[in-house]
Amino acid sequence: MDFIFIEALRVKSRVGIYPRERVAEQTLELNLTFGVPDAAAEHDDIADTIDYAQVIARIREELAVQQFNLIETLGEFIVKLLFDEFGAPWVKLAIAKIGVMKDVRRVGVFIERGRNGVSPPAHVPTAGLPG
Ligand SMILES: Nc1nc2c(c(=O)[nH]1)N=C([C@H](O)[C@@H](O)CO)CN2
Repeated sequence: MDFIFIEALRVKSRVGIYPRERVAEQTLELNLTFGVPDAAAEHDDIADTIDYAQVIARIREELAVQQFNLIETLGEFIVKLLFDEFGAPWVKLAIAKIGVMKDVRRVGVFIERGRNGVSPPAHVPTAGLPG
């Protein structure tokens, strides 16, 4: 399995447990890593892989219309989108709210899921960083 990463994707969303967070959009930062078949590298064909531009477009499209109380639920929604629409076998996702709490730069959630019991290899690189 190869991995695609999308680093520091800024998206607008209405997410939060307070009424004010449901009426005004806030900016979230997403870091996303997902598995893709090795075949894309062999055949040099976008049809053999997951198009990260389409993933970004679909996330933006959905978050513009969906509402969630919890970032955990929003994260599960994105994981399901990667599984159901793009057939990703494995997804790791971090979602952060920026500056929503006093004296806290970022607060968020990490989610890692394998579709139908798929496990990642022992070592998966952190998005955008070596090692
Ligand atoms: N585990 C969580 N705790 C909290 C969340 C959340 O999504 N998951 N959200 C909030 C508020 O919406 C916060 O972001 C605004 O101050 C608080 N706790």
